[in-house]
Amino acid sequence: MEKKSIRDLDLKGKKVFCRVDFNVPMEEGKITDDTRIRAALPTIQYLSEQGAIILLASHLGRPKGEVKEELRLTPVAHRLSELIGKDVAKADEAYGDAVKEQVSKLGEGDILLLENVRFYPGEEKNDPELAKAFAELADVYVNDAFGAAHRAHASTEGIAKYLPSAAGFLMDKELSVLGKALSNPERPFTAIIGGAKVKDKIGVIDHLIDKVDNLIIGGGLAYTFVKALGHEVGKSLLEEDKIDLARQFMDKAKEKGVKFYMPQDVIIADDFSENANKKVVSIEEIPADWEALDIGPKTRETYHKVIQESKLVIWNGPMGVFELNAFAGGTKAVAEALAEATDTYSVIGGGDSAAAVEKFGLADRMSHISTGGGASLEFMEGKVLPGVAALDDKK
Ligand SMILES: Nc1ncnc2c1ncn2[C@@H]1O[C@H](COP(=O)(O)OP(=O)(O)OP(=O)(O)O)[C@@H](O)[C@H]1O
Ligand SMILES: O=C(O)[C@H](O)COP(=O)(O)O
Repeated sequence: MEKKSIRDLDLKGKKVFCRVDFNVPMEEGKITDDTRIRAALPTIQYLSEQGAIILLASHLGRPKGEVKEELRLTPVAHRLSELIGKDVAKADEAYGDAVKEQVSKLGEGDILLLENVRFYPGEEKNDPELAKAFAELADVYVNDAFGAAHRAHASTEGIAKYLPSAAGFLMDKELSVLGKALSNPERPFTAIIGGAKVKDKIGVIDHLIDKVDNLIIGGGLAYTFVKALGHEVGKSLLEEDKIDLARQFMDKAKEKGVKFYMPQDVIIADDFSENANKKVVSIEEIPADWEALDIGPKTRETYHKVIQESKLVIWNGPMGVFELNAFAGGTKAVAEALAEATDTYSVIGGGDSAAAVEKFGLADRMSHISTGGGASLEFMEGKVLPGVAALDDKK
């Protein structure tokens, strides 16, 4: 069911509690990537233009229900103010009388950033009392925090029970891009699944195998598939208890007529380090005391070709240990293939793949980079996102 959008709301003079995902990476009090703040700007700008009184709420990090000075949202308020070109007031709490007092002084179009909602134990417990306390601050609830939509927390789910609610523009865009890809994909449709563990990707592989034309496997999880084919993997990542499942996925792909691609050659190393000795070998030849840390040149070529021939590609998870330059080549090759494939709609499923694309300076060559890591993964698994389900339906 389609959800109400902020366009469906009368916002003039209304106090809007707008949940955003400002969970940005920080080092020593400095924001190192403001993508998520930029991504929320269209909603905040619209609310402001419509004459709403804007209360922004977000989590930052995992303070586990306690005040952690280094996780206050003050640097985020400063950055937002620079980006939006107007003052952004900051509250030291996220609800209560002092906040109400601050809110009462705001005019139409003004913005107040509330304190980190995870400073309160009730947030992650989805405590109805906390949800009510948030709701008391406002007339309307807008959720633009796609990145946190897989969490049923007081500010992402609970509050929607007490206020009229709608999705913000970022939420809408994420849901429509990912939703269209899964329900009505342009073909050939290719999924590229990498990352560390099969365990984390079972749901997404299982769900996508029913929908795609090509399934490409890479990253640490590929070696459980290599083992399932009967080859030795040396010291590469291996989940013994998932070998059968890997075999079942390969069988299912065959039954469904899905073309299944896995590494043919790999880069192996004698140590998990930048300066390790490296070799390119075929997957039948991984020695006992070496580990495979990236896909090899032949594999890159094959993946490049499949990407070029696809109309839609969804990518989640790196092809190798991209944090080390020595093993970033496979992930970079996939990112470059997507950048070159101008007729291909490329969807990057957040998290590490988004970080990799950013690192290679190719972010603006992708069609859509999701702001959600866990959220986009759960969406691609076909799961209901509680932060979305809680919003009012479009009539
Ligand atoms: N061959 C490999 N051996 C060991 N580690 C690997 C290998 N390939 C990739 N990795 C590691 O996998 C990690 C990323 O996988 P992970 O499953 O945590 O994230 P992800 O797939 O991007 O998911 P999310 O989107 O939730 O961040 C990276 O840190 C990368 O170094
Ligand atoms: O960074 C994310 O993926 C979201 O902000 C959710 O954060 P969480 O995993 O701490 O709930």
